[in-house]
Amino acid sequence: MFKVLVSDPISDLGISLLVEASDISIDKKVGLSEDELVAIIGEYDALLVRSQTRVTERIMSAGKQLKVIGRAGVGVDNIDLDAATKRGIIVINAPDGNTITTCEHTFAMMMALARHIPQAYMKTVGGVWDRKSFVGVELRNKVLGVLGMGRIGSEVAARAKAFGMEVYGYDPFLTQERADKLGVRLASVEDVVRDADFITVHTPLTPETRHMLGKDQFSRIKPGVRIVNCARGGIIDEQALVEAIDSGRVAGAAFDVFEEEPPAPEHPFLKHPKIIVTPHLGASTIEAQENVAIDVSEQLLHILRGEAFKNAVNMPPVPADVLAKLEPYFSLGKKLGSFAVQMANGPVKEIAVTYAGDLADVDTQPLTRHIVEGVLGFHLGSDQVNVVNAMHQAKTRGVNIVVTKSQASKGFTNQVSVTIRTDKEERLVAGTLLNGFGPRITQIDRFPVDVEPQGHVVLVSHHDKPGIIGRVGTLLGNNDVNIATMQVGRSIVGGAAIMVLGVDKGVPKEVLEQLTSLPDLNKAKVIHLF
Ligand SMILES: NC(=O)c1ccc[n+]([C@@H]2O[C@H](COP(=O)([O-])OP(=O)(O)OC[C@H]3O[C@@H](n4cnc5c(N)ncnc54)[C@H](O)[C@@H]3O)[C@@H](O)[C@H]2O)c1
Ligand SMILES: O=C(O)[C@H](O)COP(=O)(O)O
Repeated sequence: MFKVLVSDPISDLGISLLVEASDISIDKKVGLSEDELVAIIGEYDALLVRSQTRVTERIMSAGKQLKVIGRAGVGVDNIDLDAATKRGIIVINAPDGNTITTCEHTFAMMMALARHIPQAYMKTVGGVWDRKSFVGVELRNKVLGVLGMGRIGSEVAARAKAFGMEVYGYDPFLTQERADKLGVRLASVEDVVRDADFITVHTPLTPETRHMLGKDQFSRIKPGVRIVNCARGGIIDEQALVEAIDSGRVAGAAFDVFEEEPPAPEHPFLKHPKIIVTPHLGASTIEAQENVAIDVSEQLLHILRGEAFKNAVNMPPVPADVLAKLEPYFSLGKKLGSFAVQMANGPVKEIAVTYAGDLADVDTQPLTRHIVEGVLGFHLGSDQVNVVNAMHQAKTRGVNIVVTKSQASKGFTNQVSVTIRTDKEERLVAGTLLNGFGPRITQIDRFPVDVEPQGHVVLVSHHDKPGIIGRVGTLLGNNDVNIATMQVGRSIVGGAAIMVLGVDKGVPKEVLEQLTSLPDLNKAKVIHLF
C-alpha cells in the first residue's frame, strides 16, 4: 500500500483516480507548517501539492520513503528541485492543464485594467454613480507585448489577435517560423518596451527573468503603457513599477502574483488606485483544477507502481515517440548494468555503453539512465538510486559515463553493450530484444551467449575440456541447486570458456567455493537479476 499526502487544496474529482486505487491510501492535511510536515512526512511515499506548500530540503530529508512529489499545476518554484534530485525524488507537474484558464484570467485582467472595472464596481456598490472617472481604452489596434511565448503566452497572443491587437512576441525559443505561424511579430524586450501599449509577462521566474521590467526599462517605456503579470511575482520590479505609475509614465497594472505571497497588508499595490490585483487566481477554475489533478494523479500512480512515466521536472523530457522506442529496453538496460557490475571486481571508474543497430538513431539518454541505475543501484541500493538521480550519483562518485553509437550490431536488429571499467579489470555484457522472445544477453566479455536475463545466474569461467560441464552439474545437483537453463560459450576449441547457468535459487557460499576448486575451473560467481 502506498501512502499519499495531499497538503494543498486539490480537486476531489481530479484525485478520484487515487482515491479509488486499491493500492493507495490518501491523507488530506491542508495548511501544515514546515515543522508539522517534517513530523509526519516520514510515513508517506508521495506528496501532492499546489503552490502553497513549500517543499524544502528539510521536509525531503525527513521523507525517508518519499519517492515522488506531484505539483498539481505548472510552477515548481515552491519545491527545492536540487534537493529532490539529489535524493532521487521524482518531481512531476501538470504543465498543460491550466494553460487556458490562466490565459483567460490574463485576458480578464487586461480588460478589467483597460476599463477600470474593479474600481468602477467598488464605487457603484458604494452608492456612487460615477460615469466620468472611468473612461477606458480599447484593445483594438493597440500593440500587445508578450514576454514569454510558451503555452500561456501563445494562447494570450491568439486571443489578442482576435481582439484586433498587434502582437509582439519575445521568447529565446521563438523562431521566425513559429512567430509567422502564430501571426506575431518576433520582437526583442527593447521593441516591446518601446512600442507596446499593453505588456503581459508569461515566463517562469529565473535569474534572467527576475526584474526583466525594472527601473531601467520603465525609464524608456512607452508612455501610457498598461502592464499585466499573471505569471510569477518578481518578473516585474514591484517598487519600480509603483514609481513608474506614480510618475505618470505607466497608466496602470494588473497583478495576480506577488514577490511575496500573500503580500503584506501595507504592500503598495493593495491600495493603489491604478493597480488591480487578484490573489493568485490564474489557475483557479473548476476545469483547470480537475485537469491538473487528473494529470498529476495519473503520473503519480505510474511512478509509485514502477511503471514508465512521461516526464518529470527534474529529468530531461522524453518525447513520446522516443519513449515508445526506448521503453521496451529499460528493464534490459537496468539488468545489463547490474550484471556487468556484479561481474567486475574493484571500484567502478567508468561505465561505457554502446548502442548499435536501430538504437543508434535514437536519443538514448533515458536508457543510459536505466543502465547507470542498474550499475549503481546494485551497490547503493534501489532506495538510493533511481533514474532521476542516477547521473548525479555517478558524477558525485567520480564515475565516468561514456556513450558511443555504432551501426554494427552483430546480426541483431539492436544491441546494447555495457562495459564496466574498474582499476582492476574491464568486463562487458551485451544484450538485445529479440522480436517475439523478449530480452536476451548475447555476449559476456568476448563470449557469444544466449541467456534470459532473470533470476539467479551462476557464471563460471573454465577451460573448454570434456567432463567439466558434468562435474559442475553434479556438484550443484548434490547440493540441491536445480539448474533451469545452461549456456556455454567459448572462443576456440579447448580454450577459455564460460558457462552461464540459470538456477532456481541462490547458491550458498560453500558450494561456490567447492565449484571453484574443481579442476579446470577458474572462477564461479553468482549474479542476481531481479
Ligand atoms: N497565475 C497563475 O495562477 C499561473 C497559472 C499557470 C502558470 N503560471 C505561470 O505562468 C508562467 C508561464 O507558464 P507556461 O505554462 O506558459 O510556461 P511555459 O514553460 O510553457 O512558457 C514559459 C516561456 O517562457 C520563456 N522564457 C524563459 N526565459 C525567458 C526570458 N528570459 N525571456 C523571455 N521568455 C523566456 C520560455 O522559453 C517559455 O517559452 C510560469 O511562470 C507559470 O508558473 C501562473
Ligand atoms: O504555476 C501554476 O500552476 C500556478 O501558479 C497555479 O498555482 P496554484 O495551483 O497554487 O493555483
